[in-house]
Amino acid sequence: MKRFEKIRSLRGEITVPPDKSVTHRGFLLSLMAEGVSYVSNPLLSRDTLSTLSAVEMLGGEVTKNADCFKIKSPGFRCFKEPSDIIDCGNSGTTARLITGVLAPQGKFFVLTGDDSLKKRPMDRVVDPLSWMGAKIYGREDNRLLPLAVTPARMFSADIKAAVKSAQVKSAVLLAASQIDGKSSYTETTPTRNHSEIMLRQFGCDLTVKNNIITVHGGGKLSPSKVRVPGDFSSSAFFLAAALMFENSEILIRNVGLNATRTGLLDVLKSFGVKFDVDLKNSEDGEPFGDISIKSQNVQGGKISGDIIANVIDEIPAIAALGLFADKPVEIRDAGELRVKESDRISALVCNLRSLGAEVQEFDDGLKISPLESVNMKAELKSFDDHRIAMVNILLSKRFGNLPIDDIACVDVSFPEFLQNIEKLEVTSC
Ligand SMILES: O=C(O)C1=C[C@@H](OP(=O)(O)O)[C@@H](O)[C@H](O)C1
Ligand SMILES: C=C(OP(=O)(O)O)C(=O)O
Repeated sequence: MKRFEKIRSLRGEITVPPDKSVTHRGFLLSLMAEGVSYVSNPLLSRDTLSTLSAVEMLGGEVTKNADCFKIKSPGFRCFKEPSDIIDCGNSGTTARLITGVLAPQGKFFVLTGDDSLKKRPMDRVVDPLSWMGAKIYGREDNRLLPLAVTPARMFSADIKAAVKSAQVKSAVLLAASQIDGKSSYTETTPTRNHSEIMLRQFGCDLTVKNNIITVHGGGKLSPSKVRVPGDFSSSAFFLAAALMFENSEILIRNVGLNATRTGLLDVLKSFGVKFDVDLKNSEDGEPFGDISIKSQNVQGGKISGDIIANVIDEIPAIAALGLFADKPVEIRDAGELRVKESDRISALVCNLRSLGAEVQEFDDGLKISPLESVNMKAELKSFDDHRIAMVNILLSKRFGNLPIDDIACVDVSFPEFLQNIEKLEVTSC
């Protein structure tokens, strides 16, 4: 059990860790392009290290310098067929994107993951890749890891999104970029577009018109230099903290501000919250800048529809804000939360109810009423899920000494989370 002393305020400035999604893609695109690419300021967390180790198994030569990784690769026509399984650990992004990268290779690969990942659906990538000719087999009718990706002749195709998922879109685009001919992917709801940005940066002929992404595949990718901005999803815990701890003032520096990721800022605005954004770079690649926020009232409200895909990883932090809002916070159309590292809807319902809040659970979300009085006997559970653990740490520090069963899993996306919080802590008024 882990407990934390009560903290009054969080004040000062921080730099959040580098973006997890961009780091995964930087490592994978560097493997796909023949020659030497560089990924500077990569995130080194459990998830991204799973991708990096897969890159090495597949023939990428990685030279790790302080802040810049050099990756030399024979390119996507010449991947090594590893003699062992590729372990994607806890990382859905690794498993799903790599399936797309490997399906057109004409070689044999086996992918697996940890106990959590082995329960998460993989048919969402197996199905569209199979429509493009891939031959991929897995447990439970090709739904679950381990997956065997076997030699197949793939062809270009027009795929329509069946799930609102950037991982599925990316798996299809990464495969399509290797297959001769014109493929397209049509989204019903926009999802994070890091793969589109980076594929273009590596020389892929990719265009986006409205909700249709078109790839003319089969050409060589050119090596490139990727600079990873701060992770907006990690910054969400600090944006929420500023609103949970009285008299707080936090400046978050150099965080990614790609509009397909920053829906939380729109949600906060709709809850009546004010903050400042200083956009520093929006020219090419990924935009980034600084965000500053102070303690203030949170009105609360309902979020649903298209915004959900944009804020999917921020929902644990948004749900926790429901405890401190003037009126309930209701989150709907978020059934995807049930297939993350844990079932995040039931994890949040369990913890917020244990604190004494009135919480309604729906198949596709939850509604949290403002907390009237906290149950100091509450025990918080992390369900081996990094984002649930980070919310629990904030709640334990906010109310003081509430026990949490485990917090080790924060290393999946934010290994230095505690140290970053501690830098900002003010214990007295
Ligand atoms: O593409 C990505 O990097 C990610 C996409 C999202 O998953 P889905 O595509 O399953 O929504 C997100 O939850 C995950 O943390 C990272
Ligand atoms: C869902 C997440 O990641 P992944 O799907 O890559 O495991 C996350 O980081 O919240």
